[in-house]
Amino acid sequence: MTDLGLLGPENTFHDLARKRFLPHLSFAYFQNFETIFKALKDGQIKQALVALRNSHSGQVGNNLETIRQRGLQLIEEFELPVNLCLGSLKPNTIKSIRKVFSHPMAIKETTHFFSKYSHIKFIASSSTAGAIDELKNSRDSQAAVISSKEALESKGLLIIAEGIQDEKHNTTTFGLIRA
Ligand SMILES: O=C(O)C(=O)C[C@]1(C(=O)O)C=C[C@@H](O)C=C1
Repeated sequence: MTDLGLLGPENTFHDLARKRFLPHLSFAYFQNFETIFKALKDGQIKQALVALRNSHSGQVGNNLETIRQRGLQLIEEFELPVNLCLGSLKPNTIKSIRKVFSHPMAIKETTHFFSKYSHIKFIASSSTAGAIDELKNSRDSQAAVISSKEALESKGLLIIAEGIQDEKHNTTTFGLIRA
């Protein structure tokens, strides 16, 4: 049985937390929190790593509530610095960007940064790293993603801006849970 389930693909912030705090565990990526909770219930994974709260934007979805309601055990918590970057496939500046793909929490964590750029439209993605695949599929040269520097670099994107989170010391707390 796989040790750990977490939100993928590679280089989501869940994955960066896994690499930093739980590098010894075997793991499987999932597309959303609901499929992670289901895999835990069905015994496909021994444990799961799920985001609980962000220092700037508060609770992540209903994860804390789901853990409580389903009687899951919260074994340990890990706090990860979340440094958000803006990247695109083609050369762009913040002013030439028309559309931004990212996870809703990352969009929330950069609200103030983008408040000066009211022309930008936001599209919710399954994760910050998954947003890169959505950007590629869109073939939109004036679109960008909010993602980790690791994800942008590994997928060969151009970095437009770094550290765009509203709170300088932005952190997300992840919970290690078990059924
Ligand atoms: O999209 C990701 O990379 C995630 O790991 C998800 C997530 C979240 O669930 O809040 C994790 C940390 C960041 O604060 C933004 C998004």
